[in-house]
Amino acid sequence: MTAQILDGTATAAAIKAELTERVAALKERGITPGLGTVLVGDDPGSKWYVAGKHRDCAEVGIASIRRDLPDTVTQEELEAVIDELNADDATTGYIVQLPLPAHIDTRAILERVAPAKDADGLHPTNLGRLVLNVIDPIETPLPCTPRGVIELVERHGISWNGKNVVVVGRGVTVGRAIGPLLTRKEFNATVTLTHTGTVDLAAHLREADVVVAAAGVPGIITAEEIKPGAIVLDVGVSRVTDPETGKSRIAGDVADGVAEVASWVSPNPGGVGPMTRALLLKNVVDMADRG
Ligand SMILES: Nc1nc2c(c(=O)[nH]1)N[C@@H](CN(C=O)c1ccc(C(=O)N[C@@H](CCC(=O)O)C(=O)O)cc1)CN2
Repeated sequence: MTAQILDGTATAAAIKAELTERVAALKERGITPGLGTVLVGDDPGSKWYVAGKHRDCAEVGIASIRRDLPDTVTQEELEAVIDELNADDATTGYIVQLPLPAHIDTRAILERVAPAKDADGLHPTNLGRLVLNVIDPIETPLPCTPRGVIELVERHGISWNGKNVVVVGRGVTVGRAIGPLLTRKEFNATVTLTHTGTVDLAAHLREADVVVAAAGVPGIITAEEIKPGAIVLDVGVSRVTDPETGKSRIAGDVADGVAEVASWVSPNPGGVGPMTRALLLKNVVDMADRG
C-alpha cells in the first residue's frame, strides 16, 4: 500500500481563495483586515517566514504592518512596540515572530499582546478559553498549527469522529493545544498526548488511527510502529545537513517507509506548514469579521 497525500500546499491555496472573497466582502463594508508582524534580529529563517506572511497577505488583500527591530532592542523598547500595535486600529491582529533573542523575556512579551489581537492564538487568555471549551471560532483566535492539522484532514474528506489520535510532542504550539480542540464535540476524537518521557511509545502508536507527529525529532515515527492504514501528520520541523549533498534541508518527524504502511500522510515540506500560514490569515479575517 502507498499512502495518499494530505496536500497542504493545494489545501492552503483553496483556503486563501476563500479568504480573498471574504476580504473583498469586508472591504465593501469599509473594513480592511490588517496583519502585523514583529520581527527582532536578523535570523534568516525568521526573516523568511515573516516575508512569507506578508506575501500571503498581499495575495488575499490583507494589509501588512511590519515592525522590524534590531537584536539589540531592549525589553522596554519591545514592550512599547507591543503597546503601540495593541492600540493601532489598522492592525486587526499581529504576531511576534519566535524565537526572540535570549535577553528578551518571551513570556512577558506574549502576555502583553492584547488577547483580541493575538493572531497566533497563543495568548494565555485564548488558550485558557480553549481549555475551558468556551470558544466561538469567530470570537477566539485559535492556534494556527492545530487548526491547520484539523482542516487538512477534514478537507480531504476524512472525519475525526471517533478516531483514536496519538499526539507525539508536548510543545505549546501543537501538542498541548490540539487535544482540547479535537475532543470538542464537533470533532469528537479521543486524544492521547505522548512525549519523550512516555513509556513504550510504540504501544500507543500501534493503537492510533491518527498520529500527529510534533516532537521535532527527525524520523522518530517509523513504519514498524504504526498501525496499517493509519493517518500520519508530520508536523515536526528540524533543519539537518544532508550528508550526501552537504546542504541544509528540512527533516520531519516521520521516517521514510511510513507511506508504505499508512493510508494517508502529510508531506513535509508541503503539508502542515502551508496550512499554518493559511490559518493565520483566517484568524485575521475572522477577527476583522467580528468587527
Ligand atoms: N509567532 C510564531 N513564530 C513561529 C511560528 C508560529 O506559528 N508563530 N512557527 C514557526 C515558523 N513558522 C511561522 O512563523 C512557519 C514555518 C514554516 C512554514 C512553512 O510553510 N514551511 C514550509 C517549508 C518552508 C521552507 O522550505 O523553509 C512547508 O512546511 O512546506 C510556515 C510557518 C516558528 N516561529
